[in-house]
Amino acid sequence: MWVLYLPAVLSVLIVTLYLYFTRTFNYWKKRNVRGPEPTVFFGNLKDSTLRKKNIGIVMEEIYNQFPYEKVVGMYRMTTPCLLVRDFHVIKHIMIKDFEAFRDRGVEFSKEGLGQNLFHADGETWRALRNRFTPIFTSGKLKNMFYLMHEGADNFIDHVSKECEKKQEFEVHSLLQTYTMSTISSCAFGVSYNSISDKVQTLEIVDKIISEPSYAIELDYMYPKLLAKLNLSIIPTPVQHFFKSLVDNIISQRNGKPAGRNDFMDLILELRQMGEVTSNKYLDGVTSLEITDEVICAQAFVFYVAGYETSATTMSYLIYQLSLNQDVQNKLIAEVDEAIKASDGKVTYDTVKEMKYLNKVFDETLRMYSIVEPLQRKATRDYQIPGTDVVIEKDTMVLISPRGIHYDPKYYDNPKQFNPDRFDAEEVGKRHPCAYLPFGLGQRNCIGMRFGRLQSLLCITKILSKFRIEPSKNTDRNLQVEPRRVTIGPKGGIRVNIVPRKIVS
Ligand code: HEM
Repeated sequence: MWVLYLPAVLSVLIVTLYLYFTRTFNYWKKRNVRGPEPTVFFGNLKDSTLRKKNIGIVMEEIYNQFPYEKVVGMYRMTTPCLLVRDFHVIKHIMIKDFEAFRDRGVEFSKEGLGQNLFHADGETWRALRNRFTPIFTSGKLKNMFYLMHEGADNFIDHVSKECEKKQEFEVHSLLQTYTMSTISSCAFGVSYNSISDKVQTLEIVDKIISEPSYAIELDYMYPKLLAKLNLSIIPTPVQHFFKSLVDNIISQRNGKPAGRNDFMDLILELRQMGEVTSNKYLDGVTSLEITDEVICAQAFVFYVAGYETSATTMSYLIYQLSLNQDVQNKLIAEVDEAIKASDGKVTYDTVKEMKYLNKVFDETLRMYSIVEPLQRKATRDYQIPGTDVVIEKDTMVLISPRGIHYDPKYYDNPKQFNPDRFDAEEVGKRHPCAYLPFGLGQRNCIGMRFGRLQSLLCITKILSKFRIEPSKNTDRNLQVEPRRVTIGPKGGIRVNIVPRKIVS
């Protein structure tokens, strides 16, 4: 008998689910904010949730769909959030009114690795940023340069040996071995002679970390749920791996700096110095005890944020050099001259002072900014200057660097690789918000100098020995990998690495 009611029950269920998963979709219409039509359940993230497109590409498409809007109302699953396009508004949110947008708003268990600088919010973030900023100064990086240099030399030896066997390389995974070992050395003090087994383990860790789990979409759909349930987005095996790595290092050093000048020494030094007493960015004084757990969480984030971003940037740079031989010739000429001028060595200053190399790096990050989108959470109701739109407390605000970097309003012929866009004069003509690969304001990338240095050093070393040429498998129409959290090449990047015939 009940079977007769089944269609009716199913219909009620479907209608109820439909109403539930569309219940918020009038939010922006009511506020007269334009935006793309959301899809039931997915909001505007259907393609990224189904792993058909990278989230960075989805955000770029939304940016492009509304060329005349300052802000675009959209939905991450069913949660309303705002994509900001206008530079004036971006500047307010990221810099001028930073106190209202201090949080990144990825909420999950703050135990263990969850206490890291990227995911921390509120007072914990303020205290962490305060304490850890001094370990990224130029002086500290200069002291660490010898570790990067050792890593780059090992890498070049490895490439030279491989070149005896083959010409074509998949450079994304190749360069990951360089950044993984450099970061392991700089963040965890793992010496290069014990690194190969660690790198293998870290490659496994990479697979776990880099593929987005659906916990992220759950967080979009039900912000704060993961935190309430004390669940983490960082998988348990990864937590255990980093905990035992860091515990070992701290005990090997008896909890004190070991004179290696790596991040672990600098953090242990900070711990010995005691509490912070001033804050560069915000009013008030915050203090934070540097426990072993806090150290572990920061070493973890420096590792994760540091290896993939730089490896991907370098792979795209090498890809563009293979396609733009004129740029490569000019760069090789600069590299040769700089090395000659510093007696055959590659020093910290050699790398910093190569103007064209720095421009090539900047242009690479314009075309392929790795961390997309940028995000901030409103910590109070906030009226957008010059409009009557109010961003309600807890609303997420997103920015698409990729949308901006490919906008012909700011960059002529944006698909063309042209390092000269970064001539000082050209940079001076552009709004500071037109270039955002490292984010913006008080919460920008803390490791940008480190990332630049380790990348430029490696590129310098490569070009001093090899040329990059397109191979028969070099893809002229590279796509972005939909399954990674960050921007990266789908299927990798294949080019030939050919030893240079150096005329002495
Ligand atoms: C080419 C290399 C890199 C790129 C493109 C990059 C990009 C970014 C971006 C876009 C953000 C978000 C900024 C914002 O929201 O305004 C960020 C944050 C961060 N990055 Fe990087 N990054 C790079 C290298 C590194 C390295 C080498 C480290 C550490 C050794 C690092 C550590 C961090 C940390 C800890 C944060 C969070 C900062 C905070 O919230 O206070 N990054 N990075």
